[in-house]
Amino acid sequence: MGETQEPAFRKFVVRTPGKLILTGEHAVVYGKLALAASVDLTTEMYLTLHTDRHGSSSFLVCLEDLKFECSLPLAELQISNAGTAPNLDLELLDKLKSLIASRIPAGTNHTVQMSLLALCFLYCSIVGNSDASFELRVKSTIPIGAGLGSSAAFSVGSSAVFHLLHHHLSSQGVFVPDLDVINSWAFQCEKMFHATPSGIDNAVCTYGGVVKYKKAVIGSVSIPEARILLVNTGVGRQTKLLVEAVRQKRNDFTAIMDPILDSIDQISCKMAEIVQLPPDSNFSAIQELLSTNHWLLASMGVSHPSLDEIHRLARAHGQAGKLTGAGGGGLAYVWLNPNCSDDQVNALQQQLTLSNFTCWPTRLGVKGVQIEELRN
Ligand SMILES: Nc1ncnc2c1ncn2[C@@H]1O[C@H](COP(=O)(O)OP(=O)(O)O)[C@@H](O)[C@H]1O
Ligand SMILES: C[C@@](O)(CCOP(=O)(O)O)CC(=O)O
Repeated sequence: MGETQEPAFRKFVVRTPGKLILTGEHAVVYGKLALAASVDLTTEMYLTLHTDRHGSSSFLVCLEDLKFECSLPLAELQISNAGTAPNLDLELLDKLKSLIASRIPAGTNHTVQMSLLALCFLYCSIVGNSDASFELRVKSTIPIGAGLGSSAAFSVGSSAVFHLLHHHLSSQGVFVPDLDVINSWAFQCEKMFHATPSGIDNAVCTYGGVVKYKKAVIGSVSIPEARILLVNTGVGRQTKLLVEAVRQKRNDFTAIMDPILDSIDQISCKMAEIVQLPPDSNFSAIQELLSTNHWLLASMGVSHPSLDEIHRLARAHGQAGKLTGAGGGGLAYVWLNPNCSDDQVNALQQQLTLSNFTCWPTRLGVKGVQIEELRN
């Protein structure tokens, strides 16, 4: 009897959804309530773990959306921080920055550098020393840097990938993900991207659903029926800079800014109540709450003419809408009147397209991060 040959590698895919903040962005950074949902856009991370440990170990990274590929020799990544409680070790980041700079072509863009830094940081923190070789291929339908949580999906997915890898390097058993641990490490990674994140993005990407968030997930909300259009302005912006600008404005004008943040908190409280009512009875209130939230964000300095135009078009067509995420460009969303006809939706979509915006429907409250082993 011949022995059954063990495959030389194992393949896994980790799928992480994007997120949509319905109300409360920016205010949530100051401990106010926000309402957010996972959306049916996904970052997929394909992990191939070579089980035959011959030759030198390596880590091949392919970032398809950024059209970037490189190999990081693991021997040089033996900077282990594994076993520590989740934290953002600035000394480790400095060492990794130099290592990455020495391995990639000069002039590689900042986005790629940040993605590699996030991966190396999580590898050293979660896996540490290893003699394994593996490949990681990343591709996503979440627009990058637009307010739908691409960095959070990247952080949560990477955290899950390295916990999975760590498990399979030391054990034969089935991997049972600890979502709280995956989320805590993803939050450290989000700090690297955004400096002072509230944690809402990584929590929604990890756990999925529609959640109330106030310093942590404090409950979930069931929305009987919501028809949502996502609208991309195509205007680039950086979350970190927008969050810093709001912080500066709050420091300079605390007595003016704090009531605005409190009002946004109240909008989220009211929104969390009324979205659960039958769709026919709550739409005019949703319209008012979203518009008020939009203009309060504009008064904080984080809107953009294109976001105001989307809000105007939504209202002119009898719909509700507001900017979402950090603002300054990126995305807005439209909450469609449950009674409007397909013709009315098409008319709005045509108008948005004519104005050079990209729009498409989305589904709220999908599952959070999922891990699957691929056979064959
Ligand atoms: N699919 C991806 N592939 C590689 N890196 C990604 C991907 N998605 C997100 N990132 C990383 O996340 C960063 C985006 O963060 P950010 O500006 O906060 O945008 P968002 O609002 O979409 O979260 C990018 O600079 C990149 O480093
Ligand atoms: C502005 C903020 O509330 C949300 C940022 O979302 P995004 O990075 O634009 O997807 C910041 C945060 O909550 O950490």
